Amino acid sequence: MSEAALRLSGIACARGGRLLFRGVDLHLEAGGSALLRGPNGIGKSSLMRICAGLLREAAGTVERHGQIAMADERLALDLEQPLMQALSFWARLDGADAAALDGALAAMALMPLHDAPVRMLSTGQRKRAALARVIASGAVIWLLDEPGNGLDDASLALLGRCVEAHLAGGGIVLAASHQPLPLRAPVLLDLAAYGVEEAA
Ligand SMILES: Nc1ncnc2c1ncn2[C@@H]1O[C@H](COP(=O)(O)OP(=O)(O)OP(=O)(O)O)[C@@H](O)[C@H]1O
Repeated sequence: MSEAALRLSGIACARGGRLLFRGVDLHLEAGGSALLRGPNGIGKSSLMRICAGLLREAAGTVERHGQIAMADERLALDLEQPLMQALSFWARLDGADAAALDGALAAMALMPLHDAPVRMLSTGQRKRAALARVIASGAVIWLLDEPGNGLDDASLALLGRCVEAHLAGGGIVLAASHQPLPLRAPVLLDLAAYGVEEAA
């Protein structure tokens, strides 16, 4: 994990033919975290997708060293499957073993729900499941888009512990959030400072 890095240089982003922001630089090395802020529509999720390689930057360069896992508003779990089975699908793709999956479920306090069909999970339980998927992946770079949405205080504290352990192990975390997150001394990146047009 020690060589993990995520480096953005001069990133610009366009969506639907409209330039949202430009000139974004962010360098995160092993153990580094950043908190992305800015008003609705400024492009936080879009920047996350650029970091993940799911959206092409309009300008600039993205350097990634290490596997990436992202949790955003898409649950990406089969609603009809029991939670454990749905998460196992991703664990197999990510090359994660059973112990990693068990550890992630325990870390997000999901063990009592491992047989529950995903469609029956509450909003906060679904969010914890999405976070467990990232934790189990073993990826070194975590991209967390609004990870606190729907989480109660206890679950937020669990998230904080997982993030802390990940960073202590040489991981990287980039999070976007409108609410305070339990991140210790993250780099703060306010996209409003890079906006090109007024966000809708
Ligand atoms: N597929 C798309 N095609 C065109 N425009 C899009 C697409 N997806 C998002 N947009 C637009 O890009 C802009 C940025 O969206 P994005 O979701 O990145 O913002 P955000 O900062 O994450 O917002 P929020 O705080 O509401 O989550 C918005 O104006 C949105 O309408």
